[in-house]
Amino acid sequence: MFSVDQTLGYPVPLDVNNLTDEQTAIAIEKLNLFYHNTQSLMDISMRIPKGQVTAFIGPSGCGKSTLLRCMNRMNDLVEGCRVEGEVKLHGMNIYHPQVDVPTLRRRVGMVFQRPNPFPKSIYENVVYGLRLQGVKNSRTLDDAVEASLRAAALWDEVKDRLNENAFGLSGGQQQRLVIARAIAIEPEILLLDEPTSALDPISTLTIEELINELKTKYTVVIVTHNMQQAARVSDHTAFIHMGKLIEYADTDSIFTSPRQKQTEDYITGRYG
Ligand SMILES: Nc1ncnc2c1ncn2[C@@H]1O[C@H](COP(=O)(O)OP(=O)(O)OP(=O)(O)O)[C@@H](O)[C@H]1O
Repeated sequence: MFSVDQTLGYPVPLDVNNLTDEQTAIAIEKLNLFYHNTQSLMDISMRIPKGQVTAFIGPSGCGKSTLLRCMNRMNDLVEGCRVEGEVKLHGMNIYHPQVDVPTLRRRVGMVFQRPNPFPKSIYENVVYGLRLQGVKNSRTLDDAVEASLRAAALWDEVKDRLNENAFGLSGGQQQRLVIARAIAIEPEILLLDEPTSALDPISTLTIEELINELKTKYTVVIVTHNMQQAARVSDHTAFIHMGKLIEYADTDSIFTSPRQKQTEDYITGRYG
């Protein structure tokens, strides 16, 4: 959350509106997105800081998920979707025609609202991406399973039942399994699209604690409907309204001293 101010010598929040290239995981430049003739994202420019948690908040239908899905080209799957502008991953425009999309999605993993384990064992869910990459060595796979399940805070609960079907897990466990599956292939960035909206409060808390751990290794971007969740888990928050980025700053500033009236109205519950 903090960088050390060289002159003052104590930590200050990173200024997301003035990130250096070194501090940036993803740079979005003049992004416009259309579903057929309807424009859903308007001239969005922002930088996502490396190794931190960034939350997108805003009223239903404002474009949060659409913006998230631009970061690993998930919108390519939507018929009639057209993107203008650039999304750069470490300087490379991911919308360049020569970009290999499966490779991009290995670098930028995604977890969806509803847990979506495959109808396979817990073990096979975690190693799925590694097997696709051709990894065969059983020791390597075993190690990856343990490391990923530990990182997803699930190992202790499932270590004695790795060969059981993933559908036998609770919803919260399934969501952590899906996170383990995503991190097994060591992405640089994890996109979480309302990862707790289908979960009970205890599972939600577990996932929130997990997000806090994940940022020590990954850049995390999370879409959430829940403002308390954004306040709890994120270092930086972007408020989006009707396809526009209205305000983007460190989370404390957004929630305690928003600069824009629209942000203030939203976080104080006056609309949305
Ligand atoms: N596949 C699609 N085809 C056409 N329009 C779409 C599609 N997906 C989203 N939209 C439109 O784009 C706009 C933004 O939707 P998006 O799902 O990104 O919003 P959101 O802020 O994530 O909403 P919510 O919080 O309700 O999930 C909406 O007007 C929506 O109707």
